[in-house]
Amino acid sequence: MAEQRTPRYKRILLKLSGEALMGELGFGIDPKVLDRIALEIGQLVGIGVQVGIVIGGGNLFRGKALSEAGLDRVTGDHMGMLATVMNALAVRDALERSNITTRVMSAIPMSGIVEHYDRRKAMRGLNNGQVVIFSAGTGNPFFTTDSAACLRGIEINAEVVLKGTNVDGVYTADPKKDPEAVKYDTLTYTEVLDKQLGVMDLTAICLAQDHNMPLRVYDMHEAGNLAKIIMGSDVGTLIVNEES
Ligand SMILES: Nc1ncnc2c1ncn2[C@@H]1O[C@H](COP(=O)(O)OP(=O)(O)O)[C@@H](O)[C@H]1O
Ligand SMILES: O=c1ccn([C@@H]2O[C@H](COP(=O)(O)OP(=O)(O)O)[C@@H](O)[C@H]2O)c(=O)[nH]1
Repeated sequence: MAEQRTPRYKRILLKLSGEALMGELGFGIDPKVLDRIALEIGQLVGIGVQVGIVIGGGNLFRGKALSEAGLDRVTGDHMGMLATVMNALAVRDALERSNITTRVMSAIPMSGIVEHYDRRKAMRGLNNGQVVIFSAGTGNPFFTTDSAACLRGIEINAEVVLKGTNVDGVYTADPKKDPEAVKYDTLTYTEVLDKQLGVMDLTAICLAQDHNMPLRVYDMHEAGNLAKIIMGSDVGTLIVNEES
């Protein structure tokens, strides 16, 4: 089949896991990863795709891990959300160095550092070709940035939520623990929920299912994957409703 020349999507919500930002490092942010992300996002912006981004914080802090280490869970989740703001600033910096106009919004007011989340301003920014980074997750403890990605994706009328992570799709079991695990090309939300497939938290899957938001899980470490998806390749695993 001839390769598609126009982008498959006009507006996407890209979820980047915090862990993926640390690249080869054990903690923090790898500038080489930031530069590659900027390059890949620049390609999308260049062909007219509107890009919203939600960034995780797992390379810095996770509320659950902090609470297991003895901290109060809500305090830990606040630290996790602040971590996503730091990641957002780093990604904005990399995008702006590549001359991509970018704005960062935070679900938690943080005057003087980033602007407060405002859907209408976000929509205007996207329509004007700005990359909009949504930080601080949903602004509430006990949620994850996967849920924030689905929430913001639905709010901005994105056509798909692309989850860039450190595995190349959804498997029958966690591929890092089970070498026999087999990758799915497509799945329904119901299958993910029934089989409790752990690649995305179940709250996020339920939200996407309720609003019929397609999800695609792909390996963000493989250069060019994002552009391939946008141009029509079925990279990773697609999660949709039965009827879709
Ligand atoms: N069924 C599954 N298919 C694919 N990955 C899975 C599955 N169950 C658990 N995982 C794990 O989910 C992780 C990706 O999710 P992500 O949210 O990006 O990271 P984390 O869970 O560390 O925040 C992978 O590292 C993978 O080991
Ligand atoms: O709406 C949200 C989103 C995130 N978090 C906190 O921020 C941390 C980092 O986000 P996440 O674990 O989703 O990052 P990722 O796994 O994508 O790197 C989480 O562990 C939570 O502690 C939260 O409390 N509410």
